[in-house]
Amino acid sequence: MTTILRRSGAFPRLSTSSRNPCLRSRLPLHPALWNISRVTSPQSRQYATVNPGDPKDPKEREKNASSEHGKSVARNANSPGKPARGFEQLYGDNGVMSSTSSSGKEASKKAKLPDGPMLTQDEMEAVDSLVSMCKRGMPTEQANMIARSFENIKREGIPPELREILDARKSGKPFDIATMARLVRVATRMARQSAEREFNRQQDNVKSDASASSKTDKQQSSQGSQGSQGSQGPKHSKGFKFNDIKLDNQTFLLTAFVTYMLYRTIVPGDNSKEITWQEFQTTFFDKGLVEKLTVINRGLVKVSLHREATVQMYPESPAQNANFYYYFTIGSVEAFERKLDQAQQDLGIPQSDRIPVAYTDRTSWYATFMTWAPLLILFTLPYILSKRGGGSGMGGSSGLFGIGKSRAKKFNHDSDVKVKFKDVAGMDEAKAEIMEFVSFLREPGQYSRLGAKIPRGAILSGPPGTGKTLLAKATAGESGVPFFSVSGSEFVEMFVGVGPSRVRDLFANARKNTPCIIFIDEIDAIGKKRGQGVFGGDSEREATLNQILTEMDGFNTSEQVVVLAGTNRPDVLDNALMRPGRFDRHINIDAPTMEGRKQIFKVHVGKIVTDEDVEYMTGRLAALTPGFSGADIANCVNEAALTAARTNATKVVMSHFESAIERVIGGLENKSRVLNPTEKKTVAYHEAGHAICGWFFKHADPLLKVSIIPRGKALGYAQMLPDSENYLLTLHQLLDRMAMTLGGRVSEELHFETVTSGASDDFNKVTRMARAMVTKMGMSQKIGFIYFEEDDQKFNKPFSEETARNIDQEVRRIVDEAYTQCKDLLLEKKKEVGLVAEELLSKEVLVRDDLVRILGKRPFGDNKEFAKYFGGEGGKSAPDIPPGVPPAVPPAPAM
Ligand SMILES: Nc1ncnc2c1ncn2[C@@H]1O[C@H](COP(=O)(O)OP(=O)(O)OP(=O)(O)O)[C@@H](O)[C@H]1O
Repeated sequence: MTTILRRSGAFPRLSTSSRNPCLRSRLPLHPALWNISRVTSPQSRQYATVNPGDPKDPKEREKNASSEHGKSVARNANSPGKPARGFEQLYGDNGVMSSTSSSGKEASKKAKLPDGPMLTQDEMEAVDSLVSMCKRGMPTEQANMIARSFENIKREGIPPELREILDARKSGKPFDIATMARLVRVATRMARQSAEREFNRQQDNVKSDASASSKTDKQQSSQGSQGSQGSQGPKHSKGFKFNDIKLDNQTFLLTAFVTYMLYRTIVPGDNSKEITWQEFQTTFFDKGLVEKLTVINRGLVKVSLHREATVQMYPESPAQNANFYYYFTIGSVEAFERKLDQAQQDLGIPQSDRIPVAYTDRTSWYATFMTWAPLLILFTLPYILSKRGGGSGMGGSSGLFGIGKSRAKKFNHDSDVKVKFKDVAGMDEAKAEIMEFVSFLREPGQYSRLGAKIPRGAILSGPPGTGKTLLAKATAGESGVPFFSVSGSEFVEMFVGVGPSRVRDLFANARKNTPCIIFIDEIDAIGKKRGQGVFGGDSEREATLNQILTEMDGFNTSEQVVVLAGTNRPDVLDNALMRPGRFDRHINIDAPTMEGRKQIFKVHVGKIVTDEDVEYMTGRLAALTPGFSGADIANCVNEAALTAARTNATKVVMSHFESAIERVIGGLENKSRVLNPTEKKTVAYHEAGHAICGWFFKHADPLLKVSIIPRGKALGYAQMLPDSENYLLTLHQLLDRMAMTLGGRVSEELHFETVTSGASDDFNKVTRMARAMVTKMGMSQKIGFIYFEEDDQKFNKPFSEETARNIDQEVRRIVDEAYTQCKDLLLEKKKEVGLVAEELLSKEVLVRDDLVRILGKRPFGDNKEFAKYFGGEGGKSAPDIPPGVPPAVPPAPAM
């Protein structure tokens, strides 16, 4: 009654729903209520299985609890009752207050289990729910394995160490990082033991299967068959090894996670709960349950309760866990103190019995982390970086952050190097040359026996994309040895000394993996002639080169390390690199010949779906692609397949290839570039001029196609097909070629009032051709047979002013002659130019058959290959524009 009279000032502010239960809880203990709680106790005990007399007998506990309860009641002049409505969550799930002692309940749950590390009933249930949770969304096999593991845990208990952790946690010991680490260790051990058990179980199965099969075998042998199968025992009879279970990071994390979940399920993770001041006051403070208050960081108050009394009053409350506490937040310490004073005064608590209040400042984890983070980063980042640097190379760390490690990629001959000589088409001489390395790597004894020195290495030189890397890979593939591939530029770094260090590392690794091949691509990045830089050379690059020279010298004859290097610029390489004893062999790989291209097409066409006559098709494609490298051809074939896929074709046909070739040569069709009618007419007459020259000059290259569809940078083009098997150009061929190149401008002059800028690229070509004739080919009587080096970087020209003047005059004379030759022809064929131009304007693209129809047969024969594939006997006409695909494009002069 006293409590009602001295209710707190805040009480009227509570809502009716929360006020009523509060009022009820302040009623004096009703005997009927007390009886109810006395009845529930035996009800709960009927499930207990502890024998009478057992120290854990709930009766004993109940007695103790009753005496505690009595004490508490006497002290608080209060009674346990139903929790206040609205505050049920403070007590537990059901909110029903029971006088059953929690310790008695504990005992009843543990009662049927032996002492030691067995799980309590609660824990078992927690494990069951955890297992069913884990099994969700997990592959059946893993889920079963986890279930089996937990069955074992339930049957055999948990390790004492884990029990210790759980008990410590229950008794209020905080959960710190050390505990977590211990927990993970225990979990890992459990996982291992579980895996061992699983392994043994499987072994038993295998054995029983084997004995069953041996019985069957015996039966079979008794029937006359003397098969040897029965003698074969189980092959997995070797003992369990830790490696047999895959304790990879994933397993480890999974185990840690599951254990942590188990832990959190058994020991509820929330060890604190926020309450309001009102809840604090009515539920704990007014009932005298508060032992101490601690103000933390001037903003939060931790409520320490008289635990036994609280448990007595609210048996389902989480406060029974020793480390659990309630807390509430405060606006200011002063306001809190005032409120607390007032509340204590209201209850008439004398000064001497007032609740002690402590003050403390705690640093939060976050704040601690933020304080230490910079230091952590400072110390751990270099470590991580050094690990990463080390990992990128070939294992192990070297120097600061592993920066001095070689970046060479190692290809294993079993798994990675699948390229063989059959994949490298053409270049038979290069293959024959390099075969020697293969046989050396396969049978070194054959060489050393005869006292022959093993070749150290070979430089593969040639234009880009001609298959140098491919050949080196094929060498590794054929010899079946590891292959270290690195690019010259990967040795170059901004730090001094890194290049040589990487070279050392590369060769050291190679020596560990003998026999092997090192391939240094683009070796000119580090192998340029020394002392040629603007300021006397690049010392870091030269140091790297010196290191390569030293390492190659350092091989002894028994070390089977072959060094291959690729470059597009063999002329700039240092002589020391090229001398015998280092790169012994110089293998030049040129752009493929007609036959080479055909072979390369065959290799790549084999990988796509087509039912064309491969022999004819590859020949025609090879004729269409003079000057193409292997890489260009591979690209063309791929482009053809893409074009076929774009048009939903079921297989790749000739027209796809031809449009792909045009695309590779001239770039994409420029649909957005729309010419006005006058421009279009100019382009048509310009291209018609080229076409007429190509048709009527005896030494001009055969004409394949004329087009006025813009593509790439060109507004139109006339596609000639030079004979790729011709390695020499005669004076007549050069002059005809120049005259044909000027055909566009001359045609413009003859058919329009003015000329355009469209012929500028033609003039560039003609001038370069004429200059080369004068300064390099000895085709000018005035200059004579002198070769003048052309080097833009040289400030002084290697000839006198007078010679310079003479060269200019001679160049002009040759260009003028070509112009006159062209103008004479086009004046004569003015009508034909008009015919071709008008047809071009209407059709936009003219192929060879169209030109034959307009101009009649070409008066001069075409070269053999051209005649075979593009006209003449047995040949097909020039390619038509495939439906839906942009028409062809050319290497020829821009308009
Ligand atoms: N002879 C060939 N036979 C088959 N395919 C080839 C041939 N030559 C080149 N190729 C194709 O071209 C691609 C590029 O070749 P590779 O990388 O060997 O050229 P590279 O000469 O090393 O070029 P770079 O000088 O630019 O390094 C190869 O992957 C291959 O598909």
